[in-house]
Amino acid sequence: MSHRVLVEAGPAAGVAVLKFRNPPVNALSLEMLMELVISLEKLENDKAVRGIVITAENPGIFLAGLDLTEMCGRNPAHYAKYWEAVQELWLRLYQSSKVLVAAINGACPAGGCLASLTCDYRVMADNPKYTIGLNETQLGIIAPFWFKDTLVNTVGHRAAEQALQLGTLFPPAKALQVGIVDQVVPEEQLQSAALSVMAQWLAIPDHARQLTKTMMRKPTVDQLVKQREADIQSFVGLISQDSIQRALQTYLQKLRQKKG
Ligand SMILES: CCCCCCCCCCCC/C=C/CC(=O)SCCNC(=O)CCNC(=O)[C@H](O)C(C)(C)COP(=O)(O)OP(=O)(O)OC[C@H]1O[C@@H](n2cnc3c(N)ncnc32)[C@H](O)[C@@H]1OP(=O)(O)O
Repeated sequence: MSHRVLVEAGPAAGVAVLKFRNPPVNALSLEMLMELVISLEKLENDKAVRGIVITAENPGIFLAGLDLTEMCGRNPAHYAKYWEAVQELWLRLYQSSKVLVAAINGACPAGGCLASLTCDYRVMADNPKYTIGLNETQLGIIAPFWFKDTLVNTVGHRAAEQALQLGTLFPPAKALQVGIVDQVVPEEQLQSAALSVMAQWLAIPDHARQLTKTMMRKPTVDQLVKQREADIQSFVGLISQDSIQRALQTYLQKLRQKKG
């Protein structure tokens, strides 16, 4: 039984809705990553499900990205286990045979943005408080190559390079302009817009669409698959560095002090 991920039958036949519910900010903790992988595996094996709308249960924060507390003050074995789970979620999402539509109903930084980029289509609520992007450099860390590749595949090399170097978090209109999302709609129309896009995608025969998706994505997937262990070791080495730990601690403190 999953606590942090809710899966519901959608209003349309063949569509499931997967909702993040990991308060306070839907950070991707190790437990949440594992629950997501299990939920996605079940959906992947369910022949009645052809498409999945991915959204947050509570509007405001879609996903706050990776859980910073999993990457601070832990031991190398923990970092390795955590990173393997991050890889596993990306591989499941990016290779899913289902149509994935992200209904972005809140803040969508870093790992949250990455999760939405694995979807086939992104609809974002038109709320100026919501931003999306790979903001890793702002934390003093760098997006791994497969985060970068996922962004490049979506927006092209030049836009990705600029967004990655600056760690830009785009508000909805800018996100649409740069192509990081496909559609921006009034907040109250987000779910219906996501379902309407889903219907268009489901009008295509599954096997033809699935083979095309694999053809487009396999080269990117293969890059990680062939060096998964090396990528884990590289993450563990970098994240364990004192300078990186200090940068992450400072960022976490800034988040905590924001309230005070
Ligand atoms: C020079 C060489 C460098 C080499 C470096 C190599 C490094 C190795 C590679 C590493 C790659 C790692 C990749 C990481 C990708 C990520 O996803 S990192 C996470 C990025 N996420 C963010 O930046 C989001 C941060 N959060 C926010 O901006 C805001 O919290 C919010 C907009 C999501 C929500 O705002 P609000 O509603 O105002 O809530 P807050 O008061 O800010 O937060 C409440 C509570 O939650 C805690 N929190 C927020 N985000 C996270 C998070 N991602 N992880 C863990 N915890 C989080 C926040 O601290 C508050 O906690 P307290 O209640 O104060 O305890």
